Amino acid sequence: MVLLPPPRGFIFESSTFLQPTIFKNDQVPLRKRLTASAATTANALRTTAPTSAALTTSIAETRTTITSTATITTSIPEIMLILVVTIMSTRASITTTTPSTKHTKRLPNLLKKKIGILLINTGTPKDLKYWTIYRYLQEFLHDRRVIELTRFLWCPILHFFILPFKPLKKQKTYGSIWNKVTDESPLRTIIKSQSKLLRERFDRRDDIIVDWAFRFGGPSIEEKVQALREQGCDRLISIPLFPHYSATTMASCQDQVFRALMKQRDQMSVHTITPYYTDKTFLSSIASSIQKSLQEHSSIHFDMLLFSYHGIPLSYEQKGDPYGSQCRKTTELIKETLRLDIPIGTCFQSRFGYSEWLKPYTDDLVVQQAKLGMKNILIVTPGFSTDCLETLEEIAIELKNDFLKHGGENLIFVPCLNDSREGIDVIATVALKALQSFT
Ligand SMILES: C=CC1=C(C)c2cc3[nH]c(cc4nc(cc5[nH]c(cc1n2)c(C)c5CCC(=O)O)C(CCC(=O)O)=C4C)c(C)c3C=C
Ligand SMILES: [Fe+2]
Repeated sequence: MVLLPPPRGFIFESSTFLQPTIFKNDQVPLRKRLTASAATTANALRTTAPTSAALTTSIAETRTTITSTATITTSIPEIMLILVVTIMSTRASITTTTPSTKHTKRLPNLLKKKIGILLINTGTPKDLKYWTIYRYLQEFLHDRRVIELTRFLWCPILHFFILPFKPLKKQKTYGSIWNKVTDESPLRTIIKSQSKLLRERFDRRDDIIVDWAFRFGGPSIEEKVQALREQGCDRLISIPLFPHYSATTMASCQDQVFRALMKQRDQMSVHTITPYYTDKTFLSSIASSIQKSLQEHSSIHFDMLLFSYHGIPLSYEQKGDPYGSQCRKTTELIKETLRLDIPIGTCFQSRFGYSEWLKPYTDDLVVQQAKLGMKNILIVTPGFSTDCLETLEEIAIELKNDFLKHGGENLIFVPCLNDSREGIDVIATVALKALQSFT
């Protein structure tokens, strides 16, 4: 037995609207007969799985009632109007019944009421083919959160001057860090492991499902949100794996989560995280990763500890993106925890294009220090939860080569927290905080 709400067909409301014309001669029987046949239609809709045939018969009855009575009292255009309204209400009723009937199939799952935790990162190409990298970059660089330039200017630049050439360069750089065992980019290998290990932290909670998605390049946020829904999750915790807020990262991921929710009739409740750069677990985990590297390279006397964060265009900060300030604050907080007696600096890497980005630029600063005679630098990237092209290639390979070329001796890179115990501690802390909002 399918219980449907009484149909709110336009015909019933419109009879009031048309009343002054239709009942101008006090034609009460018409109102009565209309109400009676409307009730028949409503009945047909309320009973089990109303068929189109049942509906058509009852609607036809309503229509006949209207026409036969209305011809006496109303003009031809009015009759036409009533007919159109009746047909529209019939269609509306039929279309609304179809998804409801389908929906009942999913009800048993929904009743389990699970919580989905979705780990999200920016994304990475699936393989090293030219067109795969092309499409990945195309999707990335079409996001208005990432590139704010007017489309009129940006699209020709992107399609004529960037996309044809960039994939060739990226084939080489991704190739140099590619995980040959699993044949994938490190970002993909690590997020899979982060997701698995986080699930293990919740091994006593069979109401929690952990999964992961990429903003660009797939698996998409939309498919993963939908999959969680179909597994019975009525609540969603979205965790973009960035300690700091930037519209270019956090908001871009959350936008995509909300786009997925826009397609749900029975929408999941969603918790979106707050930036966790001031969280104690995060700060102490980064601090201990630095201490660990210092111990591993105890034979080196480091002249400087550099905190390098992914950059954003300066204009984004000027328009209100808090990312730069949050990064500078992170350095201060970790500095307080570490209490080292070597100079500590903040800089920004991975700039793209010719506009001004947050300064100082990591590559300029490191080369400048090498030229000034600095020999040993320890470099950490706390804005990245996971090692990727930007850390493994840009810092640990390219920047190191530049430093050595200009007279430096050791540029030691502190790995990201990744799927280490401390890394999962951080993600689990963020997830637990979010879980509290659902209890
Ligand atoms: C062009 C503008 C970009 C802004 C602004 C930006 C901000 C930003 N990005 C990350 C983290 C990552 N970025 C990654 C790749 C990547 N980023 C951009 C561009 C911008 N990012 C591009 C074009 C790419 C593609 C690859 C490349 O050209 O380098 C990645 C994934 C790297 C991988 O291994 O695949 C991450 C992670 C942050 C934190 C950030 C600002 C807060
Ligand atoms: Fe980026």
